[in-house]
Amino acid sequence: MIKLENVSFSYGSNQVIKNVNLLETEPIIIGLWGRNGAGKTTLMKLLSGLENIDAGTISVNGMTPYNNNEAMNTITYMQENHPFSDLWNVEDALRFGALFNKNWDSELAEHLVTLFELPRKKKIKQFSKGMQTMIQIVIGLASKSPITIMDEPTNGLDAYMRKQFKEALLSTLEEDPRLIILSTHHIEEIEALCEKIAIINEHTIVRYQDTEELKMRGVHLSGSREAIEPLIVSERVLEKRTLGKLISVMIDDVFSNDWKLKAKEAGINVEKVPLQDYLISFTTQKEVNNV
Ligand SMILES: Nc1ncnc2c1ncn2[C@@H]1O[C@H](COP(=O)(O)OP(=O)(O)OP(=O)(O)O)[C@@H](O)[C@H]1O
Repeated sequence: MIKLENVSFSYGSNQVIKNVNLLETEPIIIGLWGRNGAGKTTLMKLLSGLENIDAGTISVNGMTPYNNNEAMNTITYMQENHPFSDLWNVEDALRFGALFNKNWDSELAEHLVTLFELPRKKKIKQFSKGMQTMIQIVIGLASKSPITIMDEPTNGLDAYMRKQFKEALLSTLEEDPRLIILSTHHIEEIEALCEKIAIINEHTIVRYQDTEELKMRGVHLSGSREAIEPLIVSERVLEKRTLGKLISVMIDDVFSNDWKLKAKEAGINVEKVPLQDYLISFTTQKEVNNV
């Protein structure tokens, strides 16, 4: 469904996408995680044909997306702060949604507007942040595009609306499987939905992995320096803090029973690092290797 090979892209002389490779052939939900400025939005623009690549190849449903109406018909990209007309209310947005999306599902659109309790006549530009996100979700899901890309789809949503979004997304995908890409800074908000996660760091995809596998990574050890040092000689240390004779380290490994056993034997504490903390350390780590 999507295939990127050695894709690069620059704004002027600033290369913001570097040698990106990504292949997904199944209609799944992908989380795209990266820190500020990593290149998420640019990558989504390349996938949806809003910008053209400088090098490499990009294929979306077998087509090059840029300047390609046929390809554009199979992709919906709902960007953060989507530029709806200042004059539009929900009903206008739905009318245009129906006009521009050949798979448009008006029943689903109506259902989602009700679910999110959106006022139909109020101008979208007067919506709160969360409500703006909700109308973007409505258009994104009701488009029923084979490939739907949503930028920060939980932005501004309260816990109840996040739950509504998750249920609506899973239920429509169960009916009509399609590839969904959700970008985020906060992995915990979408990790339960995503089958795979792509990590973009310093303008390239550095990991593309099953969420369940990724969630197992990140081991935190704390205790005496003497006991910990020998255990981590050949490990990739992502973070280290020292306090006198005590140290705490995060290492880039799978949180396994083996680690629990080693920690017990050495009399130190071992914990699984939350995924968001692991991703931050993984993408900020600078040669901390080995104490
Ligand atoms: N229109 C533009 N012109 C020039 N540079 C741009 C433009 N848009 C983005 N950039 C630059 O490209 C890089 C990647 O930006 P991008 O918006 O893709 O990152 P992002 O991961 O979406 O960031 P954030 O999470 O902060 O939204 C940044 O260095 C940014 O300054």
